[in-house]
Amino acid sequence: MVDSVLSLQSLTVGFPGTTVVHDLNLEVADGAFVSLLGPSGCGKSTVLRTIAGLMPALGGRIVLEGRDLTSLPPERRNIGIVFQNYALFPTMTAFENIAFALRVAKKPKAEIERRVQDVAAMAGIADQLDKKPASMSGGQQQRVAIARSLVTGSRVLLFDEPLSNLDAKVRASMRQEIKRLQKELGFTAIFVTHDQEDALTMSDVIVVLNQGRIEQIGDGRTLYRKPATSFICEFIGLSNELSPPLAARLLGRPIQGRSFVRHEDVELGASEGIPARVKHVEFLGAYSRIDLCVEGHALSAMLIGDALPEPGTIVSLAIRPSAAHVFAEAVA
Ligand SMILES: Nc1ncnc2c1ncn2[C@@H]1O[C@H](COP(=O)(O)OP(=O)(O)OP(=O)(O)O)[C@@H](O)[C@H]1O
Repeated sequence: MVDSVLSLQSLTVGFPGTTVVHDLNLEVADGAFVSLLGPSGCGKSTVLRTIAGLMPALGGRIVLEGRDLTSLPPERRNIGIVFQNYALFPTMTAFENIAFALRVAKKPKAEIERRVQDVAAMAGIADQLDKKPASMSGGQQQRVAIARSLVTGSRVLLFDEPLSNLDAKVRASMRQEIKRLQKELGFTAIFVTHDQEDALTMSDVIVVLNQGRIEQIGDGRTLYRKPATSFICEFIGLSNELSPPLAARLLGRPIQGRSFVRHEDVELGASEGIPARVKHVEFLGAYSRIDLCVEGHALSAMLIGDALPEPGTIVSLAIRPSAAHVFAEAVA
């Protein structure tokens, strides 16, 4: 790929005697927002820490703008990292936090002043530089952390689950903030998360890892609409797995392998459906979840609006054949 800024080539990461992710190949385009998404323990953070040089690669190469970094120490990679909780020095002001790496590198005072002021202005925190982290909002601390990573000239920033301790509302605004800064400042982002909403809302490309290997690489829509494996289908969004006889009945054709249908694709009140008993209705605000029993099988549907069926009643249930995701995998 011509405009690839970062290239992971057969990268194998882990600990002495333990391979965590094997043979990872990824080309990251300049200015892209790439998320590494996967369940806890799948190796996302280990990949990120290896790219940053905080741990050695077990095999393969990490190439940044054509330069092989694999054996370089972190300070010579020119890659920034934003940690969970931002890891700002609490006793230092925002200015001192941002200036830290430049001071360690013994840059002239005037240059440090200029570079910190420039990056702080770009990140919208020029008026916060005298404050210590404890007296800044979470969003301001996040900007300081990003400014601190960019001030050394890094064009690639790694984010290690920076949103994981936030409540849903703050998390949503921080996502927008990171995305806005990334667009405005033009850096390339590699963002580790186990949260599908983080990945779907921010990423140009999502790399889904599972048990040490890549399940699928694609944009959010592709992963959601065209999941390559049953794992992706179950991991992103809410899906029902259909037993083969029920799948055949609902989809009107014999089904080989595992089949899934998303909750929002289960149609209730269809004119030509099959009867389903309503077991439970859960009002969740924007939508409701309806748990049903159809021919002895449990199935859930998602309904928007207030016209909800009563528990115990029978409704007509149908599924558009094209809405089903079928995988040529042995039924579990
Ligand atoms: N020091 C270690 N020695 C051996 N294995 C380790 C060590 N530290 C972590 N692991 C294992 O490496 C695997 C990957 O851990 P990692 O933190 O990269 O996962 P993750 O996907 O980032 O998970 P989480 O979202 O929970 O942080 C896990 O199975 C973990 O048990």
